[in-house]
Amino acid sequence: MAGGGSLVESVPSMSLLTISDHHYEGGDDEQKSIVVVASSSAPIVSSYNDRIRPLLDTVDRLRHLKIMEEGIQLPTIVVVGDQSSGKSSVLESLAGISLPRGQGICTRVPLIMRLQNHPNPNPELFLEFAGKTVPTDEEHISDAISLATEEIAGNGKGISSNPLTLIVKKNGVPDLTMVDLPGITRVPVHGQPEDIYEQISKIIMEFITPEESIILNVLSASVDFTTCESIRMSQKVDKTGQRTLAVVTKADKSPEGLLEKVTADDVSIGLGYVCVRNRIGDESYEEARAEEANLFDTHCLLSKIDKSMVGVPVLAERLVRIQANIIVKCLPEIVRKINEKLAGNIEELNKLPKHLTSVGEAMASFMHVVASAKENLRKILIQGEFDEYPDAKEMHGTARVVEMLNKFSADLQSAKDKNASEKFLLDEITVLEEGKSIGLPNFLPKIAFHTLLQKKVKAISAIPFDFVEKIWGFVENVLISVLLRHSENYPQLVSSTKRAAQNLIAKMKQESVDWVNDIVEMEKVSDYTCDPTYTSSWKERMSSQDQLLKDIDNYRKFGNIDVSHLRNMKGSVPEAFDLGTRVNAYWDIVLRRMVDNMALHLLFKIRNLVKNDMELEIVNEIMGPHGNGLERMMDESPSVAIKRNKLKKSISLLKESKDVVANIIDKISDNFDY
Ligand SMILES: Nc1nc2c(ncn2[C@@H]2O[C@H](COP(=O)(O)OP(=O)(O)OP(=O)(O)O)[C@@H](O)[C@H]2O)c(=O)[nH]1
Repeated sequence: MAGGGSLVESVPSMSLLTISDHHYEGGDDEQKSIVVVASSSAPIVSSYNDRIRPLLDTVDRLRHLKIMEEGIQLPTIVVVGDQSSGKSSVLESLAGISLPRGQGICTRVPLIMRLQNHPNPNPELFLEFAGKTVPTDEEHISDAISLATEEIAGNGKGISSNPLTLIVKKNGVPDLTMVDLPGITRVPVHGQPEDIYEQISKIIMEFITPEESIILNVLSASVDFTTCESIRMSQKVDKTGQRTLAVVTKADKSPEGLLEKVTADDVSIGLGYVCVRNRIGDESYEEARAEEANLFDTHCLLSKIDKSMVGVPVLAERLVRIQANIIVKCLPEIVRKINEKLAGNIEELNKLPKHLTSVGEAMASFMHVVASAKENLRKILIQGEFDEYPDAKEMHGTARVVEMLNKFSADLQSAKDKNASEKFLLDEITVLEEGKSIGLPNFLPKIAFHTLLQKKVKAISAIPFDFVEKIWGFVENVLISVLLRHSENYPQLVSSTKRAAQNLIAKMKQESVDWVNDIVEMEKVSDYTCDPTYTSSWKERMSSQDQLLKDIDNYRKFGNIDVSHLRNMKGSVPEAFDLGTRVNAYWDIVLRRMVDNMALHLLFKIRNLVKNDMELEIVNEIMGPHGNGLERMMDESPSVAIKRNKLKKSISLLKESKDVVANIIDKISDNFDY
């Protein structure tokens, strides 16, 4: 290992954490937050461990559980920078360990680095990746990271978004978790893939886009900051720079104009700049820190930069403080999101169909499907309740049936016999002429009445057939829609239930057509009513007969009817008027009877369909030669199985996460007066 020093000696001045109502730098002004107050002698650990460590541990454990895969973002310090800007060197300086460094791309996978202060003088280092934990030590860490990177991203120069976690438990390191990302380069070098820029940008954007991320932008002092790719990228997601902190490396190499660059802040860095000088060559860490301190104290240009903006210890202090603030700020929301997601997933899982393992279970589920569809149809088609389909008007069964029935009645009333004469009483006079026979006067020939009645019935006879066609079409749509909804979890049932519904409706329609046929024929061949309105209506109409005769004599209209053509046939008028009046009085009754009977017929049929026929038809279909049988219900559809497994996994992860954060909110409020 190159250098065994740590920050413990160099950071006593950064360490005591106290909590106050301080405003979060660059963050929410109203935010109550944690402030690291510089103390001349306090050790890094004492207060910090008590207060922040549990929070950071919580976040780290959530990260380890991969809660981010559930779409819940964690507060994260993300290290970005152009290739070879010195990202790994900065992390090395913070951790006091040696990471792969050099020209060209070294960091090829996201490296989650967890630094944990640790009382034991012997450091403990682990790498976690691909589900395994590999212990290592300071001497071999660089090689171990290279090997792990090769395992994750391959031997070449390719990159991967699968992270590698490095845990460094070491006395004196600041408690920090950071993610180091591959450096950005526009031009592929040393066998890098052609689309390296796109690949790296995608990973970087994924990490820096969430509002919960703090962007640690590593800039080399030797470049013009405005040309840095990493600045361009961070500005895309953090325009004002309120969550961006800049670390300027290689201050020793390019001291000229550095003070001006960090003071001018041309690239809007909201959280400020810290200039550092990292370890060079084989220097030890003690040497590197001493060289750095000396550089910023004595260099003619660099010494002019404010001391709050220089050196790795200052950087460590700033990061610890920012990390504490962002965690305190984000945790309550994380807890809320975990609870919300967990409740949502449990609800979704409960809604999934049970995985059926026996014919008995399949039978029970089948019966449940039929029973619930039946209940649903009863509400829609019989009771007129539509609470389950408040906005789907086409499912408000009774209302639509009544609407169609009213239309049916109106159509009957307005139907006209195309063959009937336009002229008043002419048809009546004609049939009376043809129905003449030798007999007593004043007897209306029955044949005349029947001829007129039959003509009228014939004129409307297509309407009831159209109506039953329409009404059963509507019931079919409702039926299929309800059945599909209730069997949606059992795709094996869908085709059988649909077929059963179609067969059943076809049967119902045929029965209705036969019935309509009968009633139309009945009306044609016989005339009867016990309804007294027939007589009263006939009498009332007949009372205007004298007026009709007077109007004919006086060349006047009868009401607004032209009767001039009747002058030459006046002798036939009384009998024709009587006949017409009887036919019209009776016709009102016929139409009313047709609508009433149709309504009763349909209600009866629909009721039977919902109560008995549907169930029987579906059972016959499932068990019949073309049915799939109940056994098929036990084959769970692959999509349901995948969904179930995914939900189960997610629920267990969220439950574990919930346990992890269970007490932390109390701690936040107890300790931080949040
Ligand atoms: N003189 C000097 N050299 C530095 C400093 N910081 C980094 N370097 C050197 O710059 C080179 C690149 O540094 P790295 O830390 O590997 O850069 P990186 O950004 O992690 O590189 P990639 O991950 O490959 O993009 C190395 O040779 C470092 O030794 C510094 O402050 N001063």
